[in-house]
Amino acid sequence: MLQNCQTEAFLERLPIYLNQLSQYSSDYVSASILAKDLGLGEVQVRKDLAKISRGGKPKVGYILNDLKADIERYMGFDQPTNAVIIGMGKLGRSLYNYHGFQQYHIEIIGAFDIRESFIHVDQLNEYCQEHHIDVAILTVPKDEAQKISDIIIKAGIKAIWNFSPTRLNVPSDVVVQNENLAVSLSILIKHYNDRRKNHGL
Ligand SMILES: NC(=O)c1ccc[n+]([C@@H]2O[C@H](COP(=O)([O-])OP(=O)(O)OC[C@H]3O[C@@H](n4cnc5c(N)ncnc54)[C@H](O)[C@@H]3O)[C@@H](O)[C@H]2O)c1
Repeated sequence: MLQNCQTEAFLERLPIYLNQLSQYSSDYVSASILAKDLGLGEVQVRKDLAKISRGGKPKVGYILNDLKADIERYMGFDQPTNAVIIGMGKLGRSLYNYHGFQQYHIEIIGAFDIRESFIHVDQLNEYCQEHHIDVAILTVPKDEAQKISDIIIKAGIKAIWNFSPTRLNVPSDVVVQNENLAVSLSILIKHYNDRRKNHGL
């Protein structure tokens, strides 16, 4: 039943709600406050929260900590997620040094590369046997991506956050999220151009 509402847009809003909720110090929060503070439609926020929490009460809203726990449970943030990065170049290092993932209980615990200062990719299998690794973040050059993806899968990892500009060929039990900052920027430009046209600029 909840699977029906798992649209990407809905899933993308939940961490945003969580982030906003963590800024409040009150005991209760209403959907209308959350919507106003995030600049989102109240109906949308109300619908989203009703899908993941039964705690909303007329007039008072949600108990803040319960709502946060409901979102965390729904997204799986109540369990720690261990990740490794493979490809510690410019992008890999930036992600490794970014602490924002911890908010969602995601910890990047291993840094792999072919260069000496990092753990060598040949040791990934052994590393995964010693540590429970859920996710691999792939930031190697395009030509290396499929080969490294095969190594990741052989090591037993079933989720890949792929930044390399290539579609990975993976078995059906492996989930891949392709990330492309240029796509986000191009969407911004589309909105910007639409707004300019609407204002006759
Ligand atoms: N999706 C995005 O928005 C986005 C943004 C920037 C970069 N990228 C992509 O991310 C990747 C990395 O970009 P970058 O700028 O950090 O490049 P980079 O050259 O700085 O880093 C690549 C790293 O991968 C390592 N590497 C190469 N072959 C490897 C292998 N077989 N095993 C392990 N490590 C290996 C290199 O030693 C290097 O440290 C590229 O594919 C790039 O196109 C994507």
